[in-house]
Amino acid sequence: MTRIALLQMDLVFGRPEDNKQKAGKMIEEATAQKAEIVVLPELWTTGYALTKISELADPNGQAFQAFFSEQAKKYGITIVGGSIAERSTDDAVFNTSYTFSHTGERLNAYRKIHLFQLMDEHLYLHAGDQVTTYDIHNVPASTIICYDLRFPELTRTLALSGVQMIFIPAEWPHPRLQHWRQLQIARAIENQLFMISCNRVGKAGDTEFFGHSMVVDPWGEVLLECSEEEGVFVVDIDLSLVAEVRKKIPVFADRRPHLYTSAHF
Ligand SMILES: O=C(O)CCC(=O)C(=O)O
Repeated sequence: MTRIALLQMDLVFGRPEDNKQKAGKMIEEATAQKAEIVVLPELWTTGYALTKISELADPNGQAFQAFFSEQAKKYGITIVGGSIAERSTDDAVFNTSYTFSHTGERLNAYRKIHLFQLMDEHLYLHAGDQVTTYDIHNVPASTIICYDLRFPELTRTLALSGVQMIFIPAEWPHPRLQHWRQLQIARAIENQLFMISCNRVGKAGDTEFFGHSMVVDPWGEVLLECSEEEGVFVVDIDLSLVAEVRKKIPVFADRRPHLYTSAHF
């Protein structure tokens, strides 16, 4: 069994230091509950403070990578660090997710590839152009961010590369709770892997974030669905279920990819 903790935070808008202090306390709480992997929400250091995101963004993600590394090493845990605003050397701002191993080494850096126009991301942020995978204790994993969940091609590509856990930091608001739930369950069933999400709670202006962070297993069972409250939520997952489900219903062996092309119409 692997114990996962979802740090379902409320955020202080545009205040990275305040949010960092809170995240530190929540990581400590997750560790006290013997979590091995902790997951944070999307843009948890700033929230969607897009009009001042350039000045708030972390230059090369350095300060927050140092924080993740130090916390991961201190507690001997893997940190899927949600995402932060990262300012690159040529002043482009990306929505970037870092993962650090229990020894404090960086395992992954992923820049959100699909920008969400409904929340003006495309006006302030740059899209990443690389899909990434990494191993957590020899288990292949990947991270996608929020709106990326709406693109089944992406999760399928990750599953075909062997990924068994997909982490989804998010700031997914009302009124799209059913989209959030159903998409994760469908992606888990069709790809026969674990979908592990962490959404924020609280309000930013008129936008209300509902939490409901989830862990869905490869059979589509919802192992954990959080409330709409802030908190540290813990669940154990059995990774051997991936092979078990794939043996029972061998969808990957049964695929007919040569037929899945528009050339046939
Ligand atoms: O797709 C959605 O409904 C929400 C996406 C979103 O809020 C985001 O990508 O930040």
